[in-house]
Amino acid sequence: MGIFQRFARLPLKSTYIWSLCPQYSTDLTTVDSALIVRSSQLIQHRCVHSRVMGASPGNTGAAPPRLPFSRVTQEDLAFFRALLPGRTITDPDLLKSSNVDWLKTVEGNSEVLLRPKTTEEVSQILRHCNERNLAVCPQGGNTGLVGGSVPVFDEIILSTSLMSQVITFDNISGILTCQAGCVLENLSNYLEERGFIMPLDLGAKGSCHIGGNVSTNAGGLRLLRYGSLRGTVLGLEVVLADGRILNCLATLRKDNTGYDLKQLFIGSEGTLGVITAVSILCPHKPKAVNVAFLGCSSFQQLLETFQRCRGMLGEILSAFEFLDASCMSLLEKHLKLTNPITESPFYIVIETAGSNATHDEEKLHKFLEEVMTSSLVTDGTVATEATKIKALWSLRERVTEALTHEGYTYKYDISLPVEKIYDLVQDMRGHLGDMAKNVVGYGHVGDGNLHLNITSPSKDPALLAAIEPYVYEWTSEWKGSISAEHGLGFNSRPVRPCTYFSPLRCFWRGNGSPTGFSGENYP
Ligand SMILES: O=C(O)CC[C@@H](O)C(=O)O
Ligand SMILES: [Zn+2]
Repeated sequence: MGIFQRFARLPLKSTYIWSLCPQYSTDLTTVDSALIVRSSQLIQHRCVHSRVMGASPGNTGAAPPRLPFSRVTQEDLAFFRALLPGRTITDPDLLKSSNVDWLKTVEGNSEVLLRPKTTEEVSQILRHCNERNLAVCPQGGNTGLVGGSVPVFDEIILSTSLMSQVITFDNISGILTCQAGCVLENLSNYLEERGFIMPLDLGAKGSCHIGGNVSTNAGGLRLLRYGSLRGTVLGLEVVLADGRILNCLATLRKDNTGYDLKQLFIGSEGTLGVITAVSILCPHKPKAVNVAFLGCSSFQQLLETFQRCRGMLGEILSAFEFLDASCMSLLEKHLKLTNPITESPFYIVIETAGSNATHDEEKLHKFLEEVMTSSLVTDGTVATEATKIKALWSLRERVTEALTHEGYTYKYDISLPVEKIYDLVQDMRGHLGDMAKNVVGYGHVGDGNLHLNITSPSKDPALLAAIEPYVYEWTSEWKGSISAEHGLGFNSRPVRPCTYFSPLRCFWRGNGSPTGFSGENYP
């Protein structure tokens, strides 16, 4: 209630943002119109700038004008230098990597990179930028795949890279509170030493920041088991665009004292504020982990295997992922990875995580026996030892990397009813014919999340015109989502979600976790 009253006193200033993003406006105003407020710089970056960049558009090509923000002056720089001595970067060489996204498909022209260490510093930066009408681009590990993590024009980059402290960890409740710039893998290592794990894991773990993960509501490889960040994140600290600090850093499993404000910031991609700290519920480290890598001759058989797997492995199932034969060829060709089983049209990675090795292995072997004897699975291998587990996982985790060697990749992160996910890949292949070099499918079967990737030797407007809006219409017809876990960035620029989906669904696109346990950088 107190927090809500504070919001209610904020002046409403939604201005031009909402004319470009009417669907968000509608949603938010029904929640609390005052909350829309002066997050303008941030909101603008995400909803407008990242959709209209002129510098180097990703999937698309249009170049709308820069909006009327101020330019950074010597006085601004003096202010930043006094606040962040040695952490106000203006050297163009040092700025280069922060201006370009991981895929190297979009590039901004920021001339200032700020590296705060504390929430108070973030607050002072945003207060100053708000007063001076300077645009800001919050940035985590810059590993996002939708072109949302880098500036579009000359926005100031606010990096969370020096906000990397663990604040507290309670080894009874398993609740971790840390700064937003903690690298996911560092948190995992920290927790593993204490007998816990992070509830999320993704290929970019070595670089992505937890603040970016939360702000994009990243999904990843463990969602099937622990649910989405909407369930595991217990509290957030956020700095609003005018510099005010919103402390919702609760560490409670249960709290029904009113609206769950932190949910507004999970998945809102930096548009409403900069996440500066996160409290997250962490599961115990499983005592026994097994990974099975299996081959299937059809997607139908893969789905049948999934059903049997859920039924037979039950509570120990922690991941069910897939890749198709084209992905495997790219892994072999570009990364020199070896397929450990006989060639198949589809491959599955199944992970079990439990507390009793004998029990888990017995269950897994019964399941494997069943799917092999019923010919659902044609071949397979199982790993229980850490290095072999890692090797099997890299066949799934490194597909994105393998694709980067193919030229330009058009990426689509689609949620669909699970039985439809591979139909889209096949239909797209038929639709594009020879136009594309590769049309590949992989992803999170357990979450109904397909990563459809289409490559061509270089950027190809004719190919793009054949892919879009076909892919969106196809997805819409099956009531899917065009951003399952990666968020919306510059590469999804021409898509107005409200055209394809109801505004409400679009805004609240994640779901709470049914288990109570529940994507990177600031896109
Ligand atoms: O590159 C992609 O399209 C997907 C990346 C990531 O979400 C994954 O699941 O591997
Ligand atoms: Zn994914």
